[in-house]
Amino acid sequence: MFSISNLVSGYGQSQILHELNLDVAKREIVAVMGRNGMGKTTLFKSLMGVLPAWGGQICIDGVEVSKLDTHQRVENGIAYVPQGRMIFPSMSVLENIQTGLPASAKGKVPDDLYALFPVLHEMRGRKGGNLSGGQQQQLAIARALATNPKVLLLDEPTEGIQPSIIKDIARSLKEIRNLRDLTIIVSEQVLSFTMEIADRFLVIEKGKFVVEESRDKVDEASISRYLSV
Ligand SMILES: Nc1ncnc2c1ncn2[C@@H]1O[C@H](COP(=O)(O)OP(=O)(O)OP(=O)(O)O)[C@@H](O)[C@H]1O
Repeated sequence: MFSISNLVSGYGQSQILHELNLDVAKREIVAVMGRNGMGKTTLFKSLMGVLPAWGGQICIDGVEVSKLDTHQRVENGIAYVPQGRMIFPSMSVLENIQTGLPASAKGKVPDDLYALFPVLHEMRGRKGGNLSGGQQQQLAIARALATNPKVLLLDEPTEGIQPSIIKDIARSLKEIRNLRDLTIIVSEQVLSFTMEIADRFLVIEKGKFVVEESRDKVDEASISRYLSV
């Protein structure tokens, strides 16, 4: 469904991603785990076209998107929840979600989005900056889902969020996958969170995938060793 082949990218002269390959099935949730600085954000920025790839291919449902601009990639079905959430603090919750809607929606937020995150409906008139960290994360996910993606990329969604809310986010993501047949790639350092949701685990080290294990064979101890400093 979503495939990356020989993806190479970096900044200036420094190569960060080294020929990454990954195939993700429809409805599959894949966790990309790794310590700070290993290349998770660089991978997502390259997939979105925020950072140009130096080489390789990215395909969504058989359509090659690696030469397209970011907005064209979004039209082809990929959406991104960046690290730090990046919601617009002085815009209302409703306006934040509307920034993700296609023009054809005429500003109307689909009911299923509010059904997934009822708190966003209650708070739709509030400024995004006044929400808690967990609510902002839900808002960032809702804004990404407003584009009606096939593939959702989430960069460290649990960062700075309370453990009780992390469980809610895990539950919502599984529900969204089931409701929308969504493919999800999530980067994380928190193994307890990805153990709740992921079907497959990859570890990234210095821009290369060094471990790949499916849910039924996952060795938590060995993945933890890669995550500890
Ligand atoms: N704008 C930039 N210019 C130059 N080098 C960068 C830039 N952004 C990141 N890097 C370098 O690229 C490497 C990978 O960084 P990246 O942000 O992808 O890591 P990460 O795994 O997402 O970690 P984190 O959790 O800290 O975001 C690091 O060595 C980092 O220093």
